Amino acid sequence: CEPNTRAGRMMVLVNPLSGRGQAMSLYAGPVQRLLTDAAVPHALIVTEHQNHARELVRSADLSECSALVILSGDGLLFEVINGLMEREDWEQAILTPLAILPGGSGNALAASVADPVWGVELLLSCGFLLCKGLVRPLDVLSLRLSSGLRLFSFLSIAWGFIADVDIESERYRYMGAVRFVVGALIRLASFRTYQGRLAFLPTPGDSSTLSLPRPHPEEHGPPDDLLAPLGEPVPADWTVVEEQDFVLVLATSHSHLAEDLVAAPSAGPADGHIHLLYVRAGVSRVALLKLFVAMEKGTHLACECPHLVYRRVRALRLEPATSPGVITVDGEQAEYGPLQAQVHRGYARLISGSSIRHRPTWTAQFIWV
Ligand SMILES: Nc1ncnc2c1ncn2[C@@H]1O[C@H](COP(=O)(O)OP(=O)(O)OP(=O)(O)O)[C@@H](O)[C@H]1O
Repeated sequence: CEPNTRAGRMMVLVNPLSGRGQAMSLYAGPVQRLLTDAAVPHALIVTEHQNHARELVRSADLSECSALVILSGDGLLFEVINGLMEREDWEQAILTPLAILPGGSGNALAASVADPVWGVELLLSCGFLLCKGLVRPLDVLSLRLSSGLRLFSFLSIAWGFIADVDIESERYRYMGAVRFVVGALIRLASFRTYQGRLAFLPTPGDSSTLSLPRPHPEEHGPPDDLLAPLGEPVPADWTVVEEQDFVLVLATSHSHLAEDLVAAPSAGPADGHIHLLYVRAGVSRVALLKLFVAMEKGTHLACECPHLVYRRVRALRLEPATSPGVITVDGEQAEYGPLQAQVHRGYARLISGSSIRHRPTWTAQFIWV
């Protein structure tokens, strides 16, 4: 961790519709008080529509911006990162310190950064970390879709059960975080499997770096040197998963999937791993339910469920055969079809504490600050 030495004001982006629609009151209450008390200069921007933040960040003057702060769910940060990568000066822009203040219903990154607190304490904890201003690297995944589109993700790729629950539970948004529980129970009632192919490059897998042609000079972002083009076979040292029937596939860069769901307990923000979990077809409803209950404490990997597989990987390819279907990237619905991804270690910057895991509660941090 290093102190944030960038001059200027923070740009605080608030999605007024995130979560249960309470983000503006969170800003006007605890967030503004905290930033004022800590004498942190900032400018407030309220997003007006989808992709507003992305467009704004794409063209903003970042020379006077000390950090981009997202008061929303994870989806707005996904937009901001992609907006930064769309700029002509993307190599510099992606180094702008980013920060999250939880305002959504899932808040995966905030919970990963400030675990083990939740709710208002999570917001305050993230607020204190923001005021303290220590910057650390953040892994970014580069994603290639079959349409040729390239995306950047900081959080997760999901297909199957988890992606369906995430999107189907949108209609219960007024319930807050409970929407995921309701969505999961409804999806369990109409339990199904998903066909497709999955392959990955296990960690460590340095030997597989390909000598691919350099990316097109106009393409933004680091070269994906671990990925063969979609449509060609994966490199020889990749693992091709034998099964082609799944209940879920989840690739995550962080420990938490939501405030109370710890999918990859050992994950760190710049550990250079994609934490890949998949559940093979054949798992019973009860066993799946038990896994999710265990995930509340992050103990699901110790359940010895024979259908659950966990691997640390550096790259993966997913080719869904079941159609139609849902794939989410950072909790947002993405184009459905084959995709592949590789991790770029520490490619972005995140304002967070010095020790990500087992942080003291915000009151203890207050004394510490
Ligand atoms: N004013 C707005 N009106 C409509 N959509 C918006 C607005 N501002 C942002 N968005 C879009 O809302 C989407 C969801 O944002 P985000 O994930 O940050 O919140 P959330 O969905 O409430 O969080 P969670 O997934 O945790 O519930 C993003 O795609 C973003 O582009």
